[in-house]
Amino acid sequence: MVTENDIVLVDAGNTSIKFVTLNNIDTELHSAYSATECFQTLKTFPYISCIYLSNVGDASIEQHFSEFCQQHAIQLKIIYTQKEQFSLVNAYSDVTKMGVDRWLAMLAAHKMTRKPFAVIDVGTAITCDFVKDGQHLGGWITPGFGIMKDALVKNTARVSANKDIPTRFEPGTSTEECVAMGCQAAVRGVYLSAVDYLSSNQAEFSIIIGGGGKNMLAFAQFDGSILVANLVVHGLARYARNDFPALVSE
Ligand SMILES: Nc1ncnc2c1ncn2[C@@H]1O[C@H](COP(=O)(O)OP(=O)(O)O)[C@@H](O)[C@H]1O
Ligand SMILES: CC(C)(COP(=O)(O)O)[C@@H](O)C(=O)NCCC(=O)O
Ligand SMILES: [K+]
Repeated sequence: MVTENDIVLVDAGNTSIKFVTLNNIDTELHSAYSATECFQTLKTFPYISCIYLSNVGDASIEQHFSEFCQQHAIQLKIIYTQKEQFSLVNAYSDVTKMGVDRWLAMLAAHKMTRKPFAVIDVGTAITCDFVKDGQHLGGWITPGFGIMKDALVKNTARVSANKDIPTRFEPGTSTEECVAMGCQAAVRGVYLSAVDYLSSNQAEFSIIIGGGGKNMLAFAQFDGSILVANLVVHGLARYARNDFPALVSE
């Protein structure tokens, strides 16, 4: 019999691989910087019957997982972006081009609200997708905080940056602070633009925010937005629960 702790959900992004067993999806995720590092941790799990993998990183990750699962007699389900699933319809005409993390974040958010919504995933890149009545309307892809800073430094002679993640938001008084605060302003701009777009079309809507950098949008909680840990993994959980309905009813 398959139980929730035998199922592992894996979200491979451009910065890190996040993974967790289905019974622990609301706890802190494990994180690894390579498939090999991820496998070292997975080998310490008592028993794995099935791995659900979503990958927007290098295609070799899928190959590594396929080999690992073959060696350890684990069933591997790689999830790809679909045109339609769980009453959600994708707006892309070529869905193979859409990062599966966006699709999974939408599926997770779609389960959380009946209102029109924007789902914002703050990772290496920041994505924002809009959904109304189960129809994806389209979205935005924006450089993430780190990429923005790198691009500034690379394309200018006198701008330098540091690695600090800002814990406040105000005008900076040194080059490094101006860069950090300015890039933070741009990240906030994605949220504010989503509010602007949604509010011009409907009175009621939800904004759901996830990803490793979601705390940069923590201020949005005061406006009623919802910060969710592990959005992509929650999307994967929908596939797992659909395949194994006896585990938990959906
Ligand atoms: N505490 C933090 N505050 C703000 N941004 C962060 C924080 N930690 C990570 N980030 C940002 O989130 C990104 C990593 O998030 P993650 O969701 O793991 O990305 P990915 O899914 O692309 O691998 C980093 O590139 C960094 O820009
Ligand atoms: C936009 C992304 C890079 C975001 O990835 P992440 O920041 O989570 O690593 C990823 O969803 C992707 O590679 N998308 C492909 C292009 C598209 O979605 O249209
Ligand atoms: K992202």
